[in-house]
Amino acid sequence: MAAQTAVGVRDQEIAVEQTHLDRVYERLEEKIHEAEFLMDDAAKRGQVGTPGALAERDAQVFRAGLHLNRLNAEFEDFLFGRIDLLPGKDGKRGADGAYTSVEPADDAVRNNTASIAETLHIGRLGVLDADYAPLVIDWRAPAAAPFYQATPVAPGRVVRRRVIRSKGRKVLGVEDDLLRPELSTGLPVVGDGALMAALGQARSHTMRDIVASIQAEQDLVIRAPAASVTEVTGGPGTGKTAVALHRAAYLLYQDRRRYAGGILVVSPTPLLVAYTEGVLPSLGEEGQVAIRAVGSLVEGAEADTYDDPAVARIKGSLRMLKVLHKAARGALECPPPARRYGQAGLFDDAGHGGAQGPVGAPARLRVVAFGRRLELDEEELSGIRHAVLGGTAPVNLLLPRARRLLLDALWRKAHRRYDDAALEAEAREAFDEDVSTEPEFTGFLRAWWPVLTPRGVLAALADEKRLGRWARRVLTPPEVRRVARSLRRLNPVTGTGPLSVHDVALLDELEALLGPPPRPKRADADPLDHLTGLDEVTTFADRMGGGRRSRQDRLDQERSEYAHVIVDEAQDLTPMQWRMVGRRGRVATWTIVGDPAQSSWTDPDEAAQARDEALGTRPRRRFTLTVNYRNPAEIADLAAKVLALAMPGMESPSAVRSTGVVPAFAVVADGDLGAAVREQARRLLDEVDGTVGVVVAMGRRKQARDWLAGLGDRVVALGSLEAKGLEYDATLVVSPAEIADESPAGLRVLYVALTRATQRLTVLSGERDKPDASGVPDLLRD
Ligand SMILES: Nc1ncnc2c1ncn2[C@@H]1O[C@H](COP(=O)(O)OP(=O)(O)OP(=O)(O)O)[C@@H](O)[C@H]1O
Repeated sequence: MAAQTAVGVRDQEIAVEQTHLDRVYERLEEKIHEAEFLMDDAAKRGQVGTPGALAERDAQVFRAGLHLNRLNAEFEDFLFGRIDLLPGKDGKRGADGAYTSVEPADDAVRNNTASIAETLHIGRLGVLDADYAPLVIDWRAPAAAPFYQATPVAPGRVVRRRVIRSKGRKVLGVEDDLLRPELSTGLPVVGDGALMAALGQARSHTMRDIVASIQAEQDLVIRAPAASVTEVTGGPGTGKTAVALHRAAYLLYQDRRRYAGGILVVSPTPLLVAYTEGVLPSLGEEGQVAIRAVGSLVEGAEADTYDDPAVARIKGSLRMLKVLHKAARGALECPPPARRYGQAGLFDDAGHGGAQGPVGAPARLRVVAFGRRLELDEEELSGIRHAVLGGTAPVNLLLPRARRLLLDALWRKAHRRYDDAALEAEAREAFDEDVSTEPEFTGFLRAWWPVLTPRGVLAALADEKRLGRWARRVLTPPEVRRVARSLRRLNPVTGTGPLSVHDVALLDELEALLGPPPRPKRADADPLDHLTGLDEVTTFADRMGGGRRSRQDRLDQERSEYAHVIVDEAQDLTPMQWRMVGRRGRVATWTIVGDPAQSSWTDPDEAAQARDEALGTRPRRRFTLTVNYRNPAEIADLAAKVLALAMPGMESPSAVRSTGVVPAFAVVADGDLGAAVREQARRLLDEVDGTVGVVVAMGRRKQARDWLAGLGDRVVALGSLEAKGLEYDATLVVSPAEIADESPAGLRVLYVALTRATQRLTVLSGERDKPDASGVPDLLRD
């Protein structure tokens, strides 16, 4: 009987919300028609072909199109929340008609009885009815804040918080939290709360937004003022990534003009980029936000290979700064074959014309001027090179200085004496003009001071002897050997080839040390750009023509600096990577989220120093997230054992739920690891509806993919470093000992692996794990 009543109430409440959603859709349709009309009208005006009319048309199309685009994009799951509120303390209402006070009026509650003064619906975008009354409030608006911030301990004006689930135009369900259960208000309450409902859902290969169930401590971070640096720490599963992405959407809502400068989200891996990429579009934001893997921050570089930990450690360290500084200068003197001028690679002749130049570093310069042969020998040239390279200016930008000092030296050799200064100046001018246009001189200069490219110089480090010279007293000989070997993947002449994630920060540093190559003249510029001066409008036209991607591509290409930089998994950035990211946010505000306990970097002090340099003296606000929303308590407890070994004394976040299912342990029978992995993965696939992640040591990635072949796309194989930030319904962790032994930070990497599952975890031990009779490996025993 009671159950029937509950179902009856649920249906009735669903019907109430359906009525509201129907009104919202009617209004949305009106708005879409309005936007379409505007687009149509603007297109007609465009038939008048003057530049002024074009600019006017584009501006209109832009505004209407933006509107239409967003409305269409937001049509799914548009409305998701509702709060029922007591009247506000001072009775004041804001522009949207909602009470502004967080606190209830003094007389709102009498004898534990209160009446609801206001009901607000919350959605992905704000919608006003024809009388400008809010039908839906944008989740980022101040009036929506109580939806997220109210808790049973501090409910403010909120009596009931409701999360509405809908598909298309149909309301499917509601979940309520009663925040003032002591009050009798007559409000019906349905379900066990939205958070638990959301956490129990099966996971797919893409992250969902959490807009309907953001928790109070998370909301504080999302809405924190953007001034300076916001630092967020929290253990696995506390919502750091989710919060960072919602914060990007919030900042854009708060100050769109300011963040038109772009928001950069730096993510540790391409896998995490792919996993999180859908969240911002689902929140109605995408154009201004670029999510990039740390190995793809440099244009043209798409690194997803990893150096072995010993090499990564060297390449990530600030010691590389000195080495690269020397390399950027020393590369000018590289012997053949690398120095074949005129080929892309170490040298680039962009902007200089002439496909073929001399081969090798010319040892002398000979020119004829004023009827005399003038010559500079190797020693003189070396002195000049030294003088040019004296400061810290980028090498490619020193070319004019090199030209000038060469001419000075030749002029001195010409031994012309003039009593009259004006005459001398005139003669010198004629001399410079003569010499610097002589083919011998221009050809020499191209070969002697070629334009260097970052890739070319990086490839030059693959020569062990040369690197040894550039790294003298900075790297040990074994370190030199390791780094040189790791770079043999690159073509020694062109520098092309696969880059490791850590190579990319070196490339970026080299780009700064070398400076930009001279720009080729733009032949393809659209003259209309200059006529209208409306960059954003043209961009919109591009997007309409080329689909969504082209807007994003342009944004990526053009931006090397951003208005806000968000760093996810910040604990993993190496010092060299901090420098690279820092260059992209020199005038930015920052949000940095991370967890030291999950760091795979071995020298946190050096990384902290580089991070402080990137952030400068900007003031910082710190937040800590304390609740683990991903792992059930049973899994979190097991992971805590590894945390105690990896970082004694560090606290784990408390798990918000428990499933009663303890982690399973298995051992490899008959020494056939592949068969065991396959069997355990299959078992997990039967046990959960969603995804299964199989985490292996980095060295076993390829093998693991082969073992899992044919099991379908719900299961994926991951190297331990690739598991960062991701989550699965079930996880199989293969040989904890192997993962832990792979690098000096291996225990923390294992901690990451053990905290990926939302429902089930199986640990498979090999011999090296020394499992006990129940299969529990050495590392995970009490
Ligand atoms: N308020 C919330 N409502 C619903 N789900 C939430 C909430 N907060 C976090 N989650 C979910 O918890 C999981 C973990 O979130 P997220 O990946 O952002 O955590 P994290 O702190 O970045 O974890 P890690 O450090 O392990 O990478 C995700 O599935 C996320 O959707």
